[in-house]
Amino acid sequence: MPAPINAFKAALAKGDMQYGCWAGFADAYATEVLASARFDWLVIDGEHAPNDLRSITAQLAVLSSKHSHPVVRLPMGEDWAIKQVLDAGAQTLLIPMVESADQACALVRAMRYPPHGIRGSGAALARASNFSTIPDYIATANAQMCLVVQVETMDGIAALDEILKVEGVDGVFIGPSDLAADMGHMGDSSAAPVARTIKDALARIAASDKAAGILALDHGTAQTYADWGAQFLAVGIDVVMLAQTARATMAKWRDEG
Ligand SMILES: O=C(O)C(=O)C[C@H](O)[C@@H](O)CO
Repeated sequence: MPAPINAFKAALAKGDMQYGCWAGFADAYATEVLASARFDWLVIDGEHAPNDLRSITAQLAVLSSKHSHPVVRLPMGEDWAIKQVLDAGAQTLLIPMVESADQACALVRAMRYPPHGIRGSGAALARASNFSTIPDYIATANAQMCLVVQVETMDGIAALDEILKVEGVDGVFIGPSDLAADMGHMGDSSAAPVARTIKDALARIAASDKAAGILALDHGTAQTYADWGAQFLAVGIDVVMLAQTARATMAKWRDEG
């Protein structure tokens, strides 16, 4: 029996549109609720949400029977952290702040067993192999790994064409907030120079053999990004959704009774 098929990787390769959402509560119960909306992918965010290996593992477990594919975002692309979340069962990683082809190549290798990479061999006790009940896991795991690199600085934009040549990178996600900040427009990813840079980057990614991804919290911006070439589109953040709905509900009762 081989490693589970990575449906998100297959959809990106086919060119299918994939709608996603950020899962930022660091809690399996909340992520299970989010999955009931049938987003195609959910980001289990270890960069800006209080996730640790156990909370990530618990969320991977609840998503294993759901339509929503888990995309684990690590705080940075450390080999040891990659090894841990892959052993926990993640097959798709989103790695922030990638700024060179060399960095992207190192991430590809960190996600693969030798001879194609440096992933340590510990699947015997790992959730990834369903605790050794997937006999062909080690032989087949490499083929199901999906790497999405996040380009979100001007250095990353300058290296984009080289990053797009790296075999084993499946997608490039433009981080609009960090890119805006790096360009001197903190908090305003709609500023004209930032928008121009995003448009150009999405077009270049879409013209390559990689998939283009991005996040937008309002419908108009999300549609614009899709028109510019985004194929995997995060259209919400669960924490923001709860906060907005709660505040609007309270405001309505306070102001209108
Ligand atoms: O730069 C960005 O935009 C991102 O990296 C996505 C954010 O981290 C997202 O979580 C919300 O701000």
